[in-house]
Amino acid sequence: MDISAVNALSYEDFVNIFGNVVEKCPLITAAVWTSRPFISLNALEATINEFIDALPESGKEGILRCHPDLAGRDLHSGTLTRESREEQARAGMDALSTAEASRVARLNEEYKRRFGFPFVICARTTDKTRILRELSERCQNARAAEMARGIEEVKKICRLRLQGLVLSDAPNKL
Ligand SMILES: NC(=O)N[C@H]1NC(=O)NC1=O
Repeated sequence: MDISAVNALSYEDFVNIFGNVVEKCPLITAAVWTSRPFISLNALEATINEFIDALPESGKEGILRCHPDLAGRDLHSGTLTRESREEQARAGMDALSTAEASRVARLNEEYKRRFGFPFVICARTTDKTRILRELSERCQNARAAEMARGIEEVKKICRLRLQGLVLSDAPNKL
């Protein structure tokens, strides 16, 4: 799919295809459709990022709260979104040892208790060892720093999801 095909989409199709580039936040996709035509994939990404940046803190917290825990309840019950399942599997979150799994569960809970939103990291650009280390280190950060960091990770996840949809040659994307 090239950018002119993206620009030609009805809002229904646009939301169907791109609705989960920010996890469980199709409202963002539906909102940025207004800004067509996009001159490039980067322009579409920039528009999404600007929308996120313009949200009040409560909106940014809401985005973070739409993310499932890494190796959490949704992974175990098979209720992750397709994108999230693939990302978590790539980082080895579906194949933790018992000790690793209980460490991640404990740290996820500690993080959420401290900040009121989940630990978010772009799983595709890291690995299990780094996730475990960052989860532990980032629990020590100030809340504002973690809000900002979490949103940066959301944007990285979004970029890779967009690239997967627009740049892949998969035939059933339109
Ligand atoms: N909590 C969290 O980071 N979740 C995720 N990260 C990612 O790359 N995909 C996710 O679902």
